Amino acid sequence: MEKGLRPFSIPPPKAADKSLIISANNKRQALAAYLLCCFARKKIAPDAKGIQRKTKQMQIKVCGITKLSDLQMLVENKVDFAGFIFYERSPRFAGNRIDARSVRETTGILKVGVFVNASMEQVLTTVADYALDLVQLHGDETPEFCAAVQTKVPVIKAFRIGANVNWDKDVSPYLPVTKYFLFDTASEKGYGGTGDRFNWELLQQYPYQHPFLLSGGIAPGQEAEISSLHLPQLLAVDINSKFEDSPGVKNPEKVSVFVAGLRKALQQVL
Ligand SMILES: O=C(O)c1ccccc1N[C@@H]1O[C@H](COP(=O)(O)O)[C@@H](O)[C@H]1O
Repeated sequence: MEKGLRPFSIPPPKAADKSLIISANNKRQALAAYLLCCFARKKIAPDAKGIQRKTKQMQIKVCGITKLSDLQMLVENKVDFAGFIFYERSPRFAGNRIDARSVRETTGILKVGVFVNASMEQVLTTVADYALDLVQLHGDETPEFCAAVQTKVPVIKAFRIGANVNWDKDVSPYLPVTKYFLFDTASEKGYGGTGDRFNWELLQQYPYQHPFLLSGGIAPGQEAEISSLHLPQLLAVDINSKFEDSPGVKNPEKVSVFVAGLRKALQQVL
């Protein structure tokens, strides 16, 4: 079962909650007390029809990290994933800008290595050096390559989206050989980090249960729009070049305002 996508269930009450239930006068009060405990603990809220729903939990990935202070800032902001680009042609190439040991020793965040048509050896050596938790394959990697990598480390396969998507032909072969998908924008400018946005309407036709990350030119000020997307398989948003002072150098103010703004907006959308 994927993290963040668990079906709704009421957990057994904690000891403190049980005492509340036992002291209630009748069964109806007991049930009300127990549900209140659940709402408080598990962020479950009833909608207008009284149906209980779990608060929408969208995760956040911040990509293009090349500075230890930026990585620490993400941990402080409780960002879920930090992305490091290991593609030498990128202006955000992390390989010669951030010390592997510092990344390895940083905990409290999932570390994602981004590769473009790298060899298996390069991927696996980098995973070991930086203690990466996942790899994001952002080039033209085949399903067979993803399958081989996935035997060692979970794979996020990136797809660069143009005017249309052929889900069955281009995307479905990667279902069994990846943990997540990531949808970015197809651009003449390069494989990724272009700051260009694609037509998110195309995701309304997404036919699978497989969780995905949304990326491609996501910018400050888009928190409300993102929080109101009706895309149940949307696991996380991925922000990158629009949150920088220069390539590979994040603007901490822009990142923290976005993170707080998105979380607040998500709490309002139940
Ligand atoms: O950021 C890069 O330089 C990069 C280079 C090569 C492949 C992927 C890259 N970044 C990824 O691109 C997307 C979108 O970024 P942006 O918001 O458009 O700047 C993001 O997933 C990064 O992981």
